Amino acid sequence: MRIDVVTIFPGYLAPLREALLGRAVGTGLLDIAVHDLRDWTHDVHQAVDDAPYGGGPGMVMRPHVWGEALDDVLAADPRPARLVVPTPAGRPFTQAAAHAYAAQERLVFACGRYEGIDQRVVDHYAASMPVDEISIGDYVLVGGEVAVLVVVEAVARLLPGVLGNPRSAAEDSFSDGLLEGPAYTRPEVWRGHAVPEVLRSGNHGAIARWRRDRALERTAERRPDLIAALPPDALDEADRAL
Ligand SMILES: NC(=O)c1ccno1
Repeated sequence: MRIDVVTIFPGYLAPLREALLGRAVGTGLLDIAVHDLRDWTHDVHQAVDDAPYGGGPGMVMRPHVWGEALDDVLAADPRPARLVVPTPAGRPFTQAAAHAYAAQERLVFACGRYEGIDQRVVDHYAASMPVDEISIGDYVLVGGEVAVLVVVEAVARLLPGVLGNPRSAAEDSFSDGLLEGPAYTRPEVWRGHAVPEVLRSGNHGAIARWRRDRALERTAERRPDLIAALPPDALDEADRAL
C-alpha cells in the first residue's frame, strides 16, 4: 500500500517512521510519502489560506494550492487512490472503515488546518475518485495531521505481515462487534489483586466463555450502542443468559 500525506507541517508525521509503522515501511509493506503543501505556493509568503467568504472567524485553505498539490501527488503513482480528508464534520472513522482502507492500493490524505479546506477541493476530486471526509471523534483538533496518524496506524496494523501475530487483529475490540474484555499477565497476584482463577485453569472452553462474558458486560456498560447494533444472530443462548 502507498500512503501520501499532504500537510503544511510535515514534521507532525514523523511518527509514521517509528516502531511498527517504521518496520512496515522498512520491509516494503508500506510506502509512505509526506508532502509539504507550501511547495505548491508561488508567492513570497507561501500563503495557503485566505479569509472565508460570508465572513466568520478564522481562515480557509485556498483551493488552487490544494489543486496543484493533489494533481501532482495523484499523478505520481498510477495506482487507484482514495482521497481522505480528516475533519470534525466527517463521517465517523471506525474499525470497519480501517478494514476497508486496508484493502485499498493507495490512500492520499489531505490535512486541513485553520477552518478547513475550501469545499470545492473535495467536490472537484469527488467527481473523478473516491473521497472521504472522516472524523476520528466528536472533538476538534488544530489540524488533520494527528487524525492521519490515528487512521494510518489503525489501517497499517491490519495489513498482512505488519503485526507479528495476525490473530491479534482478528481478536481486536470491535472484531466481533464487542469491546475486548480485561487482559492479565504475570504475576498471579499483584498488590493483592489476583488473576481470575479461570484464566489459570487450562480449561479453554471455560476461558473462552469467561472472556466472552466479560466482553459482553464491558460492552453493555460502556457502549450499549454496539450491543444494539449487533445482528440478531450475534448473541447465542449463553450470551443472552448473562
Ligand atoms: N475530529 C477529527 O477527526 C478532526 C480532524 C481535524 N480536526 O478534528
